[in-house]
Amino acid sequence: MRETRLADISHVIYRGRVSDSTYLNRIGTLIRDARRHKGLTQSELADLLGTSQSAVARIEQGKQNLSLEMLARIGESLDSEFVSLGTGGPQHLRIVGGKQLSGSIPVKTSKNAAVGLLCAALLNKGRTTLRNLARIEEVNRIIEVLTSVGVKVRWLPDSSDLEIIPPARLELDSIDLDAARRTRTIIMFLGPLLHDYDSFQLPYAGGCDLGTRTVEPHLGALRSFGLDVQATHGFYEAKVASDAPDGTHTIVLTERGDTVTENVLFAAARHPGTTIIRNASPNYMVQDVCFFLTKLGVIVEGIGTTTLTVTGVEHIDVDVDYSPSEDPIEAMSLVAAAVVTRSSITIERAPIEFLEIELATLALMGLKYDQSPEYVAANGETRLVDLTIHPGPLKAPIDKIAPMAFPGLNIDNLPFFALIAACADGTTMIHDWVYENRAIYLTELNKVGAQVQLLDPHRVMVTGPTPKWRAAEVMCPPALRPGVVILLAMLAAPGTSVLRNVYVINRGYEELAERLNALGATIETFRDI
Ligand SMILES: CC(=O)N[C@H]1[C@@H](OP(=O)(O)OP(=O)(O)OC[C@H]2O[C@@H](n3ccc(=O)[nH]c3=O)[C@H](O)[C@@H]2O)O[C@H](CO)[C@@H](O)[C@@H]1O
Ligand SMILES: C=C(OP(=O)(O)O)C(=O)O
Repeated sequence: MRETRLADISHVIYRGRVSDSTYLNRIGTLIRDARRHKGLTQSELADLLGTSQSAVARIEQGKQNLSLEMLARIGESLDSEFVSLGTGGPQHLRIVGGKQLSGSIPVKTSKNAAVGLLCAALLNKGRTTLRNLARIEEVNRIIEVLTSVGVKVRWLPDSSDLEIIPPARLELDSIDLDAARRTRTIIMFLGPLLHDYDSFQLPYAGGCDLGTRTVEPHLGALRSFGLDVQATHGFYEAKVASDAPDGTHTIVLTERGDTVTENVLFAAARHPGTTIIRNASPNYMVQDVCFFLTKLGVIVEGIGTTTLTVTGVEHIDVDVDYSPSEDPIEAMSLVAAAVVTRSSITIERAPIEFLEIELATLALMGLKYDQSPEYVAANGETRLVDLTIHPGPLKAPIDKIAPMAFPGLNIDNLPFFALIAACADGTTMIHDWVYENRAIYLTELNKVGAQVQLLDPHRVMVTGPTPKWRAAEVMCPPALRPGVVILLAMLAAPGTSVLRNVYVINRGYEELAERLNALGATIETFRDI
């Protein structure tokens, strides 16, 4: 396998798209980094290769022509995949850590609202414009899916505003299966589609590898709108009978899930009569979806509570603009960035109502921060503040850190608490009762010097403060938040770290490396040559 990849490189080199010296420099830098991560001196590598230290030095400086055979031997000696594939391959980050950050950074709008709103736009036959949408891979995948079924989607010039115009009928047979399978969002097509199609097929939901994530609450709740779904051979086969009662009917959700609440909202939005949703999630993305539905003319009462009363509109055909609110999880990520790098930074546009419990918990741990007066997000509803984080000693919390449905500590923020716990004096138990896998990935922090002990698949014990963050080369865990946590720890580790295959981070964060660099970090993006 490695030899094939090496052959690919030489092919690229001799095609001459980039000068030979540029490639030699880039290969040299990769070899140098891989050697250092393996803890070898130039002389030690030279011994393994049967060459001289000065030859290794020339290779690393890009001054030595390399035969394929030599490249293969270097790859084997360093046990590294550093030379592989072409420019379309996975993206990696090289981080020169150990630097303090400073300055201000505005929080972007949320991934989770974006995906809900993209699905909600399917309810509207008119033009939906989503303002200032997060330009992230998750959004790109949904755009690919929407485009493949005939929806006109375009970014308005020089903006992050997305225009969406559905066709009279979706071409569901042409759906981009690859894009659809890379997200879980596809499950939220069920609610909008059941209004216009008697039967349809959607591929199974994918997304981050967090262990089994049930779709049963979605299927159970949508059954009362006449939707019957059989899961066969990688597809949900949906059939819609018009046996949902008109007038007022009540749906009790078995789980207070975010996307299940949105799916039921989509089903209720065009259902004649009134639907009462009990045990609804009042979380941030659900609120954004509710505000948007209101703009479509749907009446939604109880926004921000666990009982939503929805009066549907059978045909929706309006031109509508909506601006989703800022991402509380990104705000929390930036708090963790400040803590781990012992920096003072200002996080602008933090949606405070979705961070209050996190901040109260951090205050108990000794975190010092200032908060500006509140102001209102572009959606006209969500309360924002600017938060300035101050460096200082932290102590482990007395009680374990565990998530709850909103208004509890957000489950997606749990990994950031693990990182912060690694900076605090004492031991902290982090209990992720929700996901089967995510806590396990937190043990990857040990590769950069943390002391994280896995007690069982749901619980880790973190002992801090971490004596010394260490630079390392790490494969990004296949889950968004644990991936970001490793990146942030690498910012604290003096020396050069490499985080490989960061698609999952790009799934949820827009230009994170560039934006951290604007605060003084040194993160370089690269792909395999
Ligand atoms: C696009 C989007 O909005 N994604 C969010 C949404 O995903 P989403 O709504 O898809 O979350 P899931 O339905 O996968 O729920 C997460 C897990 O929590 C369990 N569960 C959930 C609610 C509950 O009351 N009891 C319970 O046990 C589920 O069985 C599942 O194992 O919510 C998750 C949990 O907040 C977040 O991590 C995701 O970022
Ligand atoms: C788990 C997450 O999201 P998703 O539902 O998109 O997988 C997350 O945002 O951390």
